[in-house]
Amino acid sequence: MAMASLARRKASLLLSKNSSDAAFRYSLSLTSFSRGFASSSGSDENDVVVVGGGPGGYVAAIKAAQLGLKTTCIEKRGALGGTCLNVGCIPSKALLHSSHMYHEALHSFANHGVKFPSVEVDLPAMMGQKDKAVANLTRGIEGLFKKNKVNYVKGYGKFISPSEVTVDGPEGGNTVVKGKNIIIATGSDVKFLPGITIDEKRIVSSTGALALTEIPKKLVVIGAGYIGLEMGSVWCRLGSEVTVVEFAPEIVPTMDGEVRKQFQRALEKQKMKFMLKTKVVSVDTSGDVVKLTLEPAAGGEQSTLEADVVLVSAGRIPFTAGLGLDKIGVETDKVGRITVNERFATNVPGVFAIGDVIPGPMLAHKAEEDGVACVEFIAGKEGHVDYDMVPGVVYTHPEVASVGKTEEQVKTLGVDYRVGKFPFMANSRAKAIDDAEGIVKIVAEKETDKILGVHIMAPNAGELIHEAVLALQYGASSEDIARTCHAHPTMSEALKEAAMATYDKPIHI
Ligand SMILES: Cc1cc2nc3c(=O)[nH]c(=O)nc-3n(C[C@H](O)[C@H](O)[C@H](O)COP(=O)(O)OP(=O)(O)OC[C@H]3O[C@@H](n4cnc5c(N)ncnc54)[C@H](O)[C@@H]3O)c2cc1C
Ligand SMILES: NC(=O)c1ccc[n+]([C@@H]2O[C@H](COP(=O)([O-])OP(=O)(O)OC[C@H]3O[C@@H](n4cnc5c(N)ncnc54)[C@H](O)[C@@H]3O)[C@@H](O)[C@H]2O)c1
Repeated sequence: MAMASLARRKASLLLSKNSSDAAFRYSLSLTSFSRGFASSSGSDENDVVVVGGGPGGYVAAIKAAQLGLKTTCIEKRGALGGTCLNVGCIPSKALLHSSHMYHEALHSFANHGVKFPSVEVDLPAMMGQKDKAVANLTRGIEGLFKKNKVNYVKGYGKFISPSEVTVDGPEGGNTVVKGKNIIIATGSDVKFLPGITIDEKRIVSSTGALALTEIPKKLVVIGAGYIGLEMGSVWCRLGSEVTVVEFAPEIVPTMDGEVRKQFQRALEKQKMKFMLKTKVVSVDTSGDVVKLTLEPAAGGEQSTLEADVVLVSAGRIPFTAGLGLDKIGVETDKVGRITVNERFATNVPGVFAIGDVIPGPMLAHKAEEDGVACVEFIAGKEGHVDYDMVPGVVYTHPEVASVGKTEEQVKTLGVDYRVGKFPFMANSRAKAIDDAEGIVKIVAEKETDKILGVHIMAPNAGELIHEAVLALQYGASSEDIARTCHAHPTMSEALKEAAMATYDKPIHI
């Protein structure tokens, strides 16, 4: 059965090489670079100009240069890597790791027979390690630019025509950068809430929350999304009393409902408090402590809450301020995202957009995929990104990672489906290391057994999910995963067992 299933899959892969399937056109067309694309060496005009040096922009610039296109990248912040490297993914993961080590030392080491007379936090050292990681990585991208001959222009870029960007340099003065193709990769910024002014000291965005100089006694987090739960976890582990105020009836509203419930329980065990279906009406910073006035989301009696620090993490919005989009007529949607077609082209010929500034998940790896596909299209090749196959990970402890559809989404689509689950309590590696909180949940189409979604809560779910991403990308069935040999003892065996539970029965529960 399984072999038949694998063989079917192989056959379908071979067949699709000759089909019009975009994914395969993408992988097969890597050698078909159009020589007709004139390189402009000898003139000051670029083939590609990228505005913004974040994961979307810097990756697009490197890929364009690798494809032989004369490329310039313009970045205003004085360092490459964008939000992700400077004030996002990397510093938050550094602090999540450091604070997890402290939490483990306090609460778990003794269970493993490792004892200390005392454990304390050295916050400046913790911040120093984070800053070192960021500095190393951002400098590394400058090195990659040099290696790949990407021209790097520091300053604020503004369109003066669809093929010209004027750059206000950091030291004053400006230069005009010309390009046959211009890619907008200007990313996103914090979504401000009416009446709440961020000072990055007591009322902070994620940027301020990554650089607090003291551990707040009381931290109130507005928004139970990715940033709220990750940064809330950091400070909760370091000793803050954390209350998360969320407008919606649940945390991370996009997550599979069943996994979300377990996730919330796990965070509550870590002493994080949640006030769901609640909105912040006002924030008063006139006294020694910040006073928040709250109200049920549906309206009703008001209550108050005190905090030393308030983190505003209610989402991010596309960033296009000062770019001059109106000057060249680039269209945006009602929330300010630049509208593009499937080739990342805007309505203005020669102008493209990628990453957080366009619709789709606001994730670094999605921005990178956009960047590569966009320049491949520009170079006359085929590019391909499937947003349904973009994994999402919340890097708390345990982590929660998912790809594809949630059970709720499948139900709404009216598809007949099966669910297979396996708890980490029954996984030998998780038990051996005494870190067994979590579950794997697979949703598969009933008739074909094709996997539609995988949701994992586990200490290393962000690593485990990629087997599931590959499975979805190649249209695998749960039986395909179940009959694939997994090393023992590994956390990955939980995915195999969940797959067995989806099409038949698991062994170890
Ligand atoms: C706290 C936090 C944690 C995060 N953690 C993760 C994570 O773990 N995993 C994940 O996948 N995603 C994470 N994200 C999201 C991730 O950072 C973004 O999805 C990603 O950075 C988007 O990449 P981008 O290239 O589109 O934009 P950005 O990274 O925002 O880069 C855009 C760049 O363009 C520059 N720019 C803007 N306008 C101009 C202009 N006119 N001229 C010149 N330069 C300009 C900006 O200075 C910026 O450097 C996190 C975000 C935050 C805030
Ligand atoms: N691990 C990661 O990949 C990671 C980490 C951090 C950030 N990010 C990205 O950054 C983006 C921004 O993160 P985020 O956490 O700010 O946004 P988010 O969209 O993940 O969550 C925002 C939350 O705030 C709630 N909310 C909105 N308005 C509110 C209000 N007035 N009062 C109370 N709650 C309110 C929403 O219901 C939602 O749950 C995300 O889209 C995410 O993709 C990713």
